[in-house]
Amino acid sequence: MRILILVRNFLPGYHQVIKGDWNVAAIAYRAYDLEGKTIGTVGAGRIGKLLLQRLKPFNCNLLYHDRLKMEPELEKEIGAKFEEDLDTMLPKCDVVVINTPLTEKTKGMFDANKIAKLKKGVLIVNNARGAIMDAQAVADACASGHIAGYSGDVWYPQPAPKDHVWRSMPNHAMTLISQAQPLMHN
Ligand SMILES: NC(=O)c1ccc[n+]([C@@H]2O[C@H](COP(=O)([O-])OP(=O)(O)OC[C@H]3O[C@@H](n4cnc5c(N)ncnc54)[C@H](O)[C@@H]3O)[C@@H](O)[C@H]2O)c1
Repeated sequence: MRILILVRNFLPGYHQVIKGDWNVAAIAYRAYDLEGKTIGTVGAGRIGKLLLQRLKPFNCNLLYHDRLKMEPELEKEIGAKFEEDLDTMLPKCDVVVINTPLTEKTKGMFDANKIAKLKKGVLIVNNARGAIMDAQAVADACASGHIAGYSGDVWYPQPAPKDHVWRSMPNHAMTLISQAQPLMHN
């Protein structure tokens, strides 16, 4: 959902509707198809694997970086390519999804140096933990356009203070933590 919201430039279109505007060109120049895009997950455990499985019908190039390579049979079924070196995977990705736990190694992992390795115009989705990112470096990269969109439901700290830099950075689609109920009520 978060990848599609960013890729299709959904929120600016929604905000135009609320404001009574109608400027299709202002939305369309940043709206793309997911098909053919390269999507890399950093971490391919339970959630990373489910993500890759759900992305398969979109005909994307799927990459994953993890400490562990999947069994060849599962890798083939999912249709994702293993990238042993994170810094080699990052410049290839149009979309990067963070699916690692917060550890001493991943805390602040996406700092200005790591972000500089990303493709210009990359979209980032992080539903793992806010502290994996250097919050100011993400905001700076959104402001410069290096990151074209950032979405997630995890912040550091939580609850996010009113002046958290992610609240006001351009091209974000952040929400509060989203907890879904198992079934819809009738
Ligand atoms: N936003 C939410 O409400 C929410 C809900 C569930 C989970 N999460 C977060 O998502 C994370 C992932 O969840 P999961 O169920 O897939 O966990 P998981 O343990 O099944 O998978 C984590 C994967 O990350 C890999 N990994 C760990 N450290 C790494 C590193 N330094 N570099 C590369 N790969 C590394 C592991 O090998 C593993 O495959 C959780 O740790 C949690 O923080 C958030």
